[in-house]
Amino acid sequence: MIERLQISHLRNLTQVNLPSAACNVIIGVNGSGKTSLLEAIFLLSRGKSFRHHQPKRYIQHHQNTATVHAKINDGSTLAIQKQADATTILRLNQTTVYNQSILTEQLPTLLIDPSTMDMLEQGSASRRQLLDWLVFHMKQGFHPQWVAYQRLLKQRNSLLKKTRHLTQVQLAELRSWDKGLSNHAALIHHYRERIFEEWQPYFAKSITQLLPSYAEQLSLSYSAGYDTSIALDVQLDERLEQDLQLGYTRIGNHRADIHVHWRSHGSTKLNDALINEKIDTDVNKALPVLKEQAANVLSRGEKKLLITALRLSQLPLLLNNADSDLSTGYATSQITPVVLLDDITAELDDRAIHILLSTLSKLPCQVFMTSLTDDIVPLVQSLWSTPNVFHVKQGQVFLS
Ligand SMILES: Nc1ncnc2c1ncn2[C@@H]1O[C@H](COP(=O)(O)OP(=O)(O)OP(=O)(O)O)[C@@H](O)[C@H]1O
Repeated sequence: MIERLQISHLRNLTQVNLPSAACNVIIGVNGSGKTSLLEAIFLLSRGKSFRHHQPKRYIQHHQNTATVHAKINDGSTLAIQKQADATTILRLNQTTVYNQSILTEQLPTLLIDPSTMDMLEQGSASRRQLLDWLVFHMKQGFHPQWVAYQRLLKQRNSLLKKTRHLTQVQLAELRSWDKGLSNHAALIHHYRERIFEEWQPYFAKSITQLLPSYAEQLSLSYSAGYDTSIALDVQLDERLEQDLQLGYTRIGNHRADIHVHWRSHGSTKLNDALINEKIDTDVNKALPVLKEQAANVLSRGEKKLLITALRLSQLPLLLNNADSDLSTGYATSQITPVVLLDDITAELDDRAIHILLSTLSKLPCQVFMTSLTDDIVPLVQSLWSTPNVFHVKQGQVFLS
């Protein structure tokens, strides 16, 4: 758990130095710097911002670097410094480290913010990252495989981009990369598939809490990004001509996705056109079975609840993964996940906020949440014993 957080020159946060509790509420008007505070924690954990890829966007104007430093309750310290040219300096316990994943392991962060709320409609990347977040934190072997796969994929794509006709030498090189890709791909898929299986009952439970009327209707599926019954290099070889025309690699783990399906027996929720198109027959019940992507059925508000359920369901799974403490049932690991909730009062209704926060208050995680007003404070105070309430004014943070 973060005990103290120091931020320098990140957007309008010039110098911030604050103590943090299990739950931290950050209140301020538009543009005061609330999201920047969450952005700082995310940056420390992931090495990148969730708002802009280029450091010069979040480094304070007229400054060369932005720095975030956290003291953790086990006595360790984590720090990141970003320079405008994207150079990154990372430190764990005052010692320079060269791999962001070292800090990510120490400080898992889970973000629920307005941009997450479009996850179902966006490309596959954000949904894939959702699964990979879990796999990264639960399977140590995953990250090295993923890094090696990405490196080979980058080489392959830059060759495909460069030419449409390979020389014999280039072809031999490409085939050796494909062999490597294929080996990494099989392991990456194996890790993802296993974690995906473990995740499903947690997702179902979260849906029961947040979207009870859909409890029996929503399910997840995972697609690997390629046909896993055939080695990836064989498939890459078969479709080399197409990849050369496209200039990039069309299949592989980098195309994996998570889908949320809606399925109902005799629901009246859909219009006729939809029913005519998607009707199917369930032989057991002899009732028409309707199937759809959940994104096509749920209302905007319901989609937000679904995404919240997707995210929220990951925490108990992660926390259950290690040896558990008999009194709480959760892992005794020193590492406490940090949940970042940006402007949830604008995204979710009161009932959903109550379920979300009461679930979080029972989990051994740390929460930082932003809000425009202090309306949320009584609820927070009823759920956590000693929450910190901060007010942010023009980049200055005050503890109430
Ligand atoms: N690189 C930068 N340097 C200095 N200030 C910046 C930089 N980028 C953005 N800002 C300013 O930082 C302020 C804080 O923005 P932030 O998004 O954190 O506010 P917020 O309190 O979350 O607002 P909202 O409630 O509207 O989301 C904004 O006023 C913005 O103009």
